[in-house]
Amino acid sequence: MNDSQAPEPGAEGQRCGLIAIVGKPNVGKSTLINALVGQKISITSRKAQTTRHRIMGIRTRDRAQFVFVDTPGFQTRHGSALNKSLNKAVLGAVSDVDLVLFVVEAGSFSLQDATVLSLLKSDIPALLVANKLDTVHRRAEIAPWLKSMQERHPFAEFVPMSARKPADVERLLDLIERYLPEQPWWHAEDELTDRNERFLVSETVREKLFRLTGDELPYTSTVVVDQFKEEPSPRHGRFVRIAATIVVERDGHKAMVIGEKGERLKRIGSEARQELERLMQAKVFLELWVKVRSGWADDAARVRSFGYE
Ligand SMILES: Nc1nc2c(ncn2[C@@H]2O[C@H](COP(=O)(O)OP(=O)(O)OP(=O)(O)O)[C@@H](O)[C@H]2O)c(=O)[nH]1
Repeated sequence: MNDSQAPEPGAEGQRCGLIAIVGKPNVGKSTLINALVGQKISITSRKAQTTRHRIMGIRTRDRAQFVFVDTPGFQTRHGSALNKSLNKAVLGAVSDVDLVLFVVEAGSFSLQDATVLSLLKSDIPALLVANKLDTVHRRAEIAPWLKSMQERHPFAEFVPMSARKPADVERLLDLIERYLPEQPWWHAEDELTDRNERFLVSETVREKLFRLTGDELPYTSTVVVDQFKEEPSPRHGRFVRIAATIVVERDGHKAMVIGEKGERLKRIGSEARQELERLMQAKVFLELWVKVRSGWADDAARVRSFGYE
């Protein structure tokens, strides 16, 4: 797909390609990409619209290297600057890839699914991933539903599955592999993501933030990493000093994040620190701040400055 990365000779039989994962919010895209890549890199939550970045996850298995793009849920309800930027990210994703995984909940197809489906180009092969099959109790209804999906788009394959079942995930990888062009790998075998550790920090804090505040906190809350400094440490090998700010929209949200006597913020910080220490294999010092910045979701310039483009 990318001429500047033209295949080098001598990598016989290697396959490598870009795969976009698209679908409306909450169909299980993050869960799927985590399972496909084999390590947690993208946050999942019961809350819709938690995935705002395009995340690259890389899986190398046997002779194939799968480079995944996790796109945000396609937003049809609101027209704010944030959502426009999300839509752009989705549009970017469906055009420049070797394969698209179009994820829906097995047995269901809504107007929102149709909107995302309408973005797929007919010249890029697409697999229909009918996810959450484990929640479908009347399996007999799946066959006619699959047939109806056949009429909606010329899908290359139909894959009823559950992102939570490892065997299903491996079977999906087998299918995807056939659509990857024969060319040398772009990344080292052990590379998981091309996102840097600063990004890992904001994603990890954001995950804890949403998990520990439940459904009360709007998805527009975000995390900005102000400082990321690696310091020499004879005792710990690696020592990283991090300061990050949780940006919320209202005073009420700030109080919610901080919690009684600062308990909740403390817990967000300590859970994030522990996870980061494990992921980065370093001793981490994490300092968290909470700031109110009202209305940023509607301000195009600010959305850009937070890195959503
Ligand atoms: N039962 C079941 N639940 C699943 C499956 N896959 C994902 N889920 C759940 O569905 C919910 C949404 O999953 P996510 O992976 O966050 O969905 P997403 O499509 O990335 O959502 P956005 O980030 O909002 O776009 C989570 O509670 C998952 O645990 C599955 O195969 N079976």
